[in-house]
Amino acid sequence: MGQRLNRCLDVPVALPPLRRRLLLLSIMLFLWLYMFYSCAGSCAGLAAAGHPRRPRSPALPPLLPGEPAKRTAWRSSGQRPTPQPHVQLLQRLRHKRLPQAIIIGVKKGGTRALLEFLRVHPDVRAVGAEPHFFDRNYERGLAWYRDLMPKTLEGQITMEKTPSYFVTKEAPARISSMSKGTKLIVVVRDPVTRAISDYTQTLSKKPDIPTFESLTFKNRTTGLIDTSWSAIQIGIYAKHLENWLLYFPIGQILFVSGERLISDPAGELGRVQDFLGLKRIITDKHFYFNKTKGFPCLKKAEGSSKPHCLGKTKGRTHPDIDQEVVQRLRDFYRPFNMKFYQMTGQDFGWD
Ligand SMILES: Nc1ncnc2c1ncn2[C@@H]1O[C@H](COP(=O)(O)OS(=O)(=O)O)[C@@H](OP(=O)(O)O)[C@H]1O
Repeated sequence: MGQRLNRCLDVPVALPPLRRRLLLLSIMLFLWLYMFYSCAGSCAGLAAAGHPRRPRSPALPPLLPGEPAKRTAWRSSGQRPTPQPHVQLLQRLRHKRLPQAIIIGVKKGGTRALLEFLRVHPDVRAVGAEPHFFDRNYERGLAWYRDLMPKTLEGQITMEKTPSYFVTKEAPARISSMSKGTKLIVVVRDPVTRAISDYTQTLSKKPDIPTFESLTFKNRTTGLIDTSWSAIQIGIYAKHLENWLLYFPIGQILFVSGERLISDPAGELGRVQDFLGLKRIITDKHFYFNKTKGFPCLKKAEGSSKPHCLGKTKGRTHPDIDQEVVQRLRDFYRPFNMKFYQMTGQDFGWD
């Protein structure tokens, strides 16, 4: 081979053997590098087709359909451009899938914040609106539900959030029958503050409703609390959890502290990423505290380079509630909270 190369390349045979070998080695190295670089593009394509690695969305080229600049370009020319082969391959690999993880509650716990923060992760794709499939729309069937989901690549997690699932009697059995392996996340918050937050939301829609204090009691003189009022009912977490534990092991449910989601969003997001088996990509670098909003916000929202805080309906000012009523509610919830701490193995510090 060396002699053939000698002849072919006309290497002066008069050179001393060591220098001749060095010269030959350099030529071979040059040829090898040349071949490597020439085939790099096509070899990469072959590798992707033959040994698909888990594709990450940040690596998705900005040529994907839906990318604004491209859309404008083909609209003005009137012809949709044929996507490049690697884009076509990615399109074929993207499918609508049923969610593997669901934020099931609780209403006013901080569920929107959690979902918005999680969506920053390249391996999480989530439907924005609440599908209410397992409570209000179950008759529409799984195909309807799946169709609401965003397209994902193999390895990406599809998620949704509907906080009312946590208090829906049928939801655990229904989710379990979709998939026993569904991961469940519950964002919990001090039930007293949660009740006031719930009331504040209703008040913003119906300003004529009775006061929080009068709705709290069945009988104010005896101090009997009206547990049939949904604002109170939802906060009896231990009772609702019992229903879920009939269908899911406790290890398949993650309890996120709504309070820590505000005081240390990165810390809570770390736990959630671990639970979902995701690489810890969302860290404290993703958040800043917005003084005007009074809450942590994202430095960059998903698919944008701009800072992003949640909307006006999140982080509302609560009305002042009679402190005696607040105390009475604290006393009411205490035993249920203790039971909940026991069941989850976590002390949320509400007492
Ligand atoms: N980062 C950030 N920004 C704004 N708001 C935040 C944030 N983190 C948690 N929260 C708290 O989320 C509460 C609303 O909870 P949910 O999103 O679960 O509400 S809902 O059930 O979907 O209506 C909302 O309740 P209110 O303060 O009563 O409005 C907030 O306290």
